Amino acid sequence: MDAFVYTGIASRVVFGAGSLQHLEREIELLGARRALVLCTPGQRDQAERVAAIIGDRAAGIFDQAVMHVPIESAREARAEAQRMGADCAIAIGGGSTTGLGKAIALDSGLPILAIPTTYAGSEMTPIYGITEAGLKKTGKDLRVLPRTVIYDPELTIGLPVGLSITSGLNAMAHAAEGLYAQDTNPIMGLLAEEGLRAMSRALPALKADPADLSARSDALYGAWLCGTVLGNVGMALHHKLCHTLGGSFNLPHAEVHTVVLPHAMAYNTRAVPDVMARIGRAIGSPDDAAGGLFDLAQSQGAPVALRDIGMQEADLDRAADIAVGNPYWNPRPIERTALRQLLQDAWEGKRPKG
Ligand SMILES: NC(=O)c1ccc[n+]([C@@H]2O[C@H](COP(=O)([O-])OP(=O)(O)OC[C@H]3O[C@@H](n4cnc5c(N)ncnc54)[C@H](O)[C@@H]3O)[C@@H](O)[C@H]2O)c1
Ligand SMILES: O=C(O)CCC(=O)CC(=O)O
Repeated sequence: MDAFVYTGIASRVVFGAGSLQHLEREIELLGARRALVLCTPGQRDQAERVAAIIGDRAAGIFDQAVMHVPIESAREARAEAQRMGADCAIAIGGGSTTGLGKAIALDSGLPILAIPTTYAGSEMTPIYGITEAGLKKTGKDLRVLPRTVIYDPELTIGLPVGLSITSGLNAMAHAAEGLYAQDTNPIMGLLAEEGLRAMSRALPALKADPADLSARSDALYGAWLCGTVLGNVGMALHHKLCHTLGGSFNLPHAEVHTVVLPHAMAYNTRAVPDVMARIGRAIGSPDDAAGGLFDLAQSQGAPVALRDIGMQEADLDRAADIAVGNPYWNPRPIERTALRQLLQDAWEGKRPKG
């Protein structure tokens, strides 16, 4: 075994169907007296349920979380937290709502309790992202890592099937890239493989029956493991491409991960064949991880072409230029011509071969 460094990042996880019932206990354990509840406008009903559970400890609800955390909404939420005398924030929702909580914590140090309702994995990372003047800046700071995470699969039953599948593939991307990260380690390798296994088992099951609690539990468990990998080791070409396409061309986050992932894996296959074999085995496609991920997405009705999620072919050159500028470390060197071809293939929705 190669030498490695492992730093444990601590957060408390309460997992299981119905675990929202433990919310009051968890708030108490945080030592908090007044919690501001965060959500998107569409999840206001879930936020109201949270507020009802904690009763007097609810300082109020801020329901203006939006994707990529515009600085204006972060400022508004911070002011609201201060005005209400909140000493804790509860983020119920997907990565956008958790991201808003992180923006508050970054500024104020307020502890965050996250209740994830998608599979994006943000709740397990010290990574934050804030968008100002059209530019998304990301950074790492342990202050933004949620102190407590409640994973209750019952809260994900209403997540639309399409978003469930793409969000699950967003999670799988964290695990896949974590397996070949420059700073990977055997512990994250175990979590990544198990996360991939759980998610690839869950997605067809929840597509067949979105109310299948066992499938929803598997998916949330997979999301936890994959998110932990994202929070612990560095990401590479795939995440760089997704940030470029999402940030500069405004493509939807989970969908862009879904389309790009098989192509990024194919790009890296020859550089890390053993890792691809591990990914392939975990998803039940032992000889072709890239093709297996493409088939998983396509067979569950997820988009597989950038042209189907809003990308213009005329923008592919600019996307390639942005992605080669200031690249993340990647197991295979980033070559402009090969990357441009990857983007073309992803735009057309070609099935890659690893
Ligand atoms: N910092 C990190 O570590 C990290 C990791 C992953 C993603 N992210 C960020 O998170 C954002 C994307 O998050 P996302 O993909 O979870 O999407 P999201 O949080 O924007 O949610 C998408 C939509 O689904 C709705 N929704 C969520 N859960 C639902 C449920 N159970 N039932 C019904 N509707 C529900 C939301 O209200 C929202 O309208 C991006 O900005 C991305 O950059 C950050
Ligand atoms: O918080 C962010 O916006 C950056 C991390 C992120 O989005 C991870 C991902 O690409 O899924």
